[in-house]
Amino acid sequence: MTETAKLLIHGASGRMGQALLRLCAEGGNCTVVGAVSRKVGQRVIDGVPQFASNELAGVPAFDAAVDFSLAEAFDPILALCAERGAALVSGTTGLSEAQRAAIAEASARIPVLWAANFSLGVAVLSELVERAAAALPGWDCDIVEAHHAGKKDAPSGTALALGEAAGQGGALARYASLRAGDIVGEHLIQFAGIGERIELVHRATNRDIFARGALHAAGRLSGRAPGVYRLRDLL
Ligand SMILES: NC(=O)C1=CN([C@@H]2O[C@H](COP(=O)(O)OP(=O)(O)OC[C@H]3O[C@@H](n4cnc5c(N)ncnc54)[C@H](OP(=O)(O)O)[C@@H]3O)[C@@H](O)[C@H]2O)C=CC1
Ligand SMILES: O=C(O)C1=N[C@H](C(=O)O)C[C@H](O)C1
Repeated sequence: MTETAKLLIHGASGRMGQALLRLCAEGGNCTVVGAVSRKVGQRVIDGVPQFASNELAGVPAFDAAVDFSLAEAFDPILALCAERGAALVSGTTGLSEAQRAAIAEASARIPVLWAANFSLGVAVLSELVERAAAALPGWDCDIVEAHHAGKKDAPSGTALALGEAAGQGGALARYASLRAGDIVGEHLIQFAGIGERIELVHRATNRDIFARGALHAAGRLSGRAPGVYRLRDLL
């Protein structure tokens, strides 16, 4: 039997945390040794030891933390991973410049992967956006994203990453955000010229696509040399 990575789920009571815990419980290639959320409550899956975010010092040994929380919760989990020599896979969006710099600093000691979006579809979309931008100089580039009403940051991390991809192709993207109902996550990139336009769209209908990508990455990142990794390095 192959040994699976020991994971710490950070942001466990949230929408993504619950998807991660359920997929592991359903037989994913992972062992969850702890679930952290701000308050220890009812929503974490049975059988997984729970920890409040002010009890991080007490969590058991782990190979990788999988973090889907909020920007204000990010610094302690990065510090814990650096202290324990564990890998960090994070999908938390809305991080500040200082937090991005802290990731780079920690990567001298631990392997770190941060990605705005863990779905395969968005990875492909990003390449299409860069190619379209390069092929359509002078066209307007607009990114419209829609998410559930509970999402705090705007524009979404994915929209900003797609904007960077457009920038690599020479376009300067503009952004618009919608927050409504229970939309999982939609991104439309429009390139508009004179008399014609192109629209590229990704619609996520289930959070499991992000959770599966993050769990796969955590398994592949555990035990690697320190450094900053990209999703494509681990596919
Ligand atoms: N990269 C990707 O592919 C994806 C990224 N995301 C990102 O993941 C993050 C989480 O999304 P989602 O699950 O919907 O969010 P939720 O609001 O549903 O969950 C947030 C989690 O973080 C915890 N938390 C909040 N504040 C703190 C704090 N100050 N200290 C410690 N823990 C805290 C919450 O605990 P409590 O319940 O106790 O408050 C909860 O467990 C967001 O940044 C989102 O943009 C989401 C989907 C995909
Ligand atoms: O908060 C969400 O839900 C999501 N956040 C990520 C983002 O900000 O891009 C990824 C996905 O769109 C869902």
